Amino acid sequence: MSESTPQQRLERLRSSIDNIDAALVHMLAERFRCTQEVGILKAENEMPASDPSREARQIARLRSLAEDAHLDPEFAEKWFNFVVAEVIRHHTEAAATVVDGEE
Ligand SMILES: C=C(O[C@@H]1C=C(C(=O)O)C=C[C@H]1O)C(=O)O
Repeated sequence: MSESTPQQRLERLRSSIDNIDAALVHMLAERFRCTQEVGILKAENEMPASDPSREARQIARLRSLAEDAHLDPEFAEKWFNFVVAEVIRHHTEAAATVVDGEE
């Protein structure tokens, strides 16, 4: 008796993929909740939206983690830069909102 049909295997794998995608969405939502708070803290204290030296350290760490996990480090860095670009956009908006509120 075969263990499962190709269709059953595909469905089982897709079910895991759906769970992983859901976890990623929840983790990203948590990350953005934190970064929104950082954005307000920075705006209220006139700190710059971006911190390139922190980003460089994060990229080095993530690339090393990716290598250990057999994930393409280039992909890990691209993913990080994509997310950070959105964070900086939020921080810039937060800074503009705080400045508007002061006027
Ligand atoms: C969240 C911060 O602001 C920016 C966003 C970062 C991030 O999303 O990890 C890292 C550095 C900053 O450019 C921070 O300074 O910690």
